[in-house]
Amino acid sequence: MSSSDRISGLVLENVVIRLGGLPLLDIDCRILPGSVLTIMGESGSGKSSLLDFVAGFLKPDFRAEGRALLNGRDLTSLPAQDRQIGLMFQSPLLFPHMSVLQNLMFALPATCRRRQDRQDLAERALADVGLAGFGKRDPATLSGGQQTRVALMRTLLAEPKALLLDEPFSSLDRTRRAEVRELVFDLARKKGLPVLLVSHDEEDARAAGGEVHRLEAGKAGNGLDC
Ligand SMILES: Nc1ncnc2c1ncn2[C@@H]1O[C@H](COP(=O)(O)OP(=O)(O)OP(=O)(O)O)[C@@H](O)[C@H]1O
Repeated sequence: MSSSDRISGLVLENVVIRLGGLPLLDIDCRILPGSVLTIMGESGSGKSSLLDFVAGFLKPDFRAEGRALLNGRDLTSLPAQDRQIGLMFQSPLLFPHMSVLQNLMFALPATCRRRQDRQDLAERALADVGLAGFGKRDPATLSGGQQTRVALMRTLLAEPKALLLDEPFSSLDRTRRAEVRELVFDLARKKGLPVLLVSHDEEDARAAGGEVHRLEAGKAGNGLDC
């Protein structure tokens, strides 16, 4: 057992990702519960690949060494569905054939069985992000910011132990972006979730308040150490 096996939060331990045999990036860092590490870098520098590695989706052309540990648990040997990671992407990706409420109820753990309990939890989640009464709506009738808030609550209702965010605010205008961003970081802090954020936006990084690391496109061994 190494010291990483006893650490709370998300630890990336001596992670090296290679593409076609060449090093794409390396990183060694710890994200404390409730704090954010922002990954920035040019297009193609490997930001999404790093999230894929942590989430368990790394594509076959890539090879990775090192470990990702979440609250001391080695994720690297676990299938994606057992990693307890919450993901948010550039697009909210709500199911278009379900109502807003059904989208939220779908995310709840199977251990929450009673329909009324599921509905209550989903309605409370909507109210928490200022969308009480929106449950019956079709997701397509919501604004971009409203959809992103629903996507956030859908992610959180699944009770993840860490959040991976890949440009989740980039479809929003400046004002909405600031509002939704504050909401995401605030809830992550309250729930004590470590957050790995990929962004091109310096204001996102400032608002996140944590460390920032920059990857360079096409550079072997980016040498991040945080
Ligand atoms: N399925 C794949 N097979 C082979 N190479 C890939 C694959 N997906 C991505 N790549 C390459 O891997 C490198 C890293 O891609 P990645 O998507 O991680 O970069 P990124 O920093 O997230 O880029 P962007 O900011 O444009 O989203 C790029 O050179 C890309 O062309």
